[in-house]
Amino acid sequence: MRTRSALEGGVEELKEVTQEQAGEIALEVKGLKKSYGFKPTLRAVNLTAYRGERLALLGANGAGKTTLLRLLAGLMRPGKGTIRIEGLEMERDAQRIRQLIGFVAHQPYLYEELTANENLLFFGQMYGVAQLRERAQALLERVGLTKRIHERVSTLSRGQLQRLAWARALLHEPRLLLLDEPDTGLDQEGHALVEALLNEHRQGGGTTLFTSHQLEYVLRFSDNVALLSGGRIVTQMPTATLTLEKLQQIYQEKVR
Ligand SMILES: Nc1ncnc2c1ncn2[C@@H]1O[C@H](COP(=O)(O)OP(=O)(O)OP(=O)(O)O)[C@@H](O)[C@H]1O
Repeated sequence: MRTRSALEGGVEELKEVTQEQAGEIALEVKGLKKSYGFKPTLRAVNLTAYRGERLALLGANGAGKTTLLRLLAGLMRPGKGTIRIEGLEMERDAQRIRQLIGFVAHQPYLYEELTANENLLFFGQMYGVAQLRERAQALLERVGLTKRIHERVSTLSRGQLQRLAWARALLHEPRLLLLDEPDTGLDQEGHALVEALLNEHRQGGGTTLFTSHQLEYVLRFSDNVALLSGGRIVTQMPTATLTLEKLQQIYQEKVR
């Protein structure tokens, strides 16, 4: 797997991308802007992630991390800028891009009145998943919800909802996983499960972009770290070059 740094206004310039390297780009964001009303949240976000990379997105509360993930998931339209995922442009290919993305967000995006299994069958049909019943069953087992298969979503605990949200996000074998604070709300076993699921996704060549406020978690699970502040990615660096103290220091200097 190849990782690289793209420091903006920092230590290293983003290298010119050659034709050959461009094929490895999973995610490319250029000049992305998003405002809510007159309030600009994202001013000019530039971000690149390579296939197989686990990219952590850090930023203070309200910096715009969730907004960025929602734009990448095609759930909102940007004011300006381009998003390319696996070579497809969001503006032209939103439908196909959605097939490539699995999103685990703060909200589980599940139907409360349907059972866990019915939810997976519903979303699986939308994505055209082959051998859907078997796939849904296997995933529910994988996330530890075998005993809850026929229970309504409204009766599930927060952690169980999150496990089901993972199953929904993985159902169509996405190439890019977008995870909004995947380290919250899970018990020890849930954490181990998420770690295993992330490893499987990565071993299959899948890319992951995740947000977190836990710097130790970021150091453990990412290949690159990007800091969002003032509506821009102010730093992007390889995790291998960081210690906890160094990351804390950079965070305090850059994030405000
Ligand atoms: N639907 C919305 N309407 C208006 N303002 C919004 C909306 N969603 C987000 N915002 C504002 O945009 C800014 C960025 O919010 P966002 O949720 O993207 O931040 P975040 O970095 O994910 O924060 P946190 O770390 O607290 O989860 C905040 O000031 C927020 O109030």
